[in-house]
Amino acid sequence: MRTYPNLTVVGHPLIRHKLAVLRDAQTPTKQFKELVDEIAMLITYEITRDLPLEAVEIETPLERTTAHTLAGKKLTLVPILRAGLGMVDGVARLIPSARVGHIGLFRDHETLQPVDYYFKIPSEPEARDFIVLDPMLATGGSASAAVASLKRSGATRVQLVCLVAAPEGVERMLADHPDVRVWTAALDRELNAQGYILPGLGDAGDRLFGTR
Ligand SMILES: O=P(O)(O)OC[C@H]1O[C@H](OP(=O)(O)OP(=O)(O)O)[C@H](O)[C@@H]1O
Ligand SMILES: O=c1cc[nH]c(=O)[nH]1
Ligand SMILES: [Mg+2]
Repeated sequence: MRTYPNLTVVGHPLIRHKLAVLRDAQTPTKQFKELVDEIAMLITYEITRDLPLEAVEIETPLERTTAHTLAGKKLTLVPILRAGLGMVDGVARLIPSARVGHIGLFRDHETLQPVDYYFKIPSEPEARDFIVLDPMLATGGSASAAVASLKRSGATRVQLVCLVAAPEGVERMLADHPDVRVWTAALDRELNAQGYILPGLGDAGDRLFGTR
């Protein structure tokens, strides 16, 4: 499989198992949603491996001791509507202190260009570590536009977490935002003429929300 300097594929057996079921066209909506949530949580465990910690004094029922809690900037999750919404609750469950922003984009079915319809993030973006969430990185147009919007607002530290990435999308992110690490559960083969990832899993938003 090709490698890219900006890409990390998280291939934990539990993630690969759940992704296999997620891809299956027979998997119904309820299970599809559960699996998107679970895979997002498992990838989050991996990408937060190096989070900074700070010492704190606490009293256990037996004695006073020094422990460590998450330090540094507030992590801020930014799901790209609609499909990113399937990932945000799972990630937030692991990082309860995280703030949540929202970016609304849909891909024009003819041009495959992203159409921006919503943008709301917490204050002081320059002081935050952003994690953009979207299950699919296809042409990369949506993710690239979302990161560009965050940067225009002052963000300087952004990562992208997706479930399935196409080489085209990884290359687009490398060209447009080489500073952004892309985390994915799988790097697939290519895009079809409609811009869908092959083998992929279909339209993530439609399978999550039963709109098709
Ligand atoms: O990398 P790209 O070529 O931009 O394609 C990826 C985007 O397409 C899908 O969203 P869609 O436009 O279907 O909106 P939805 O999530 O609301 O279904 C998917 O959720 C990504 O956001
Ligand atoms: O395969 C794809 C590509 C773009 N958007 C999706 O939801 N699925
Ligand atoms: Mg969609």
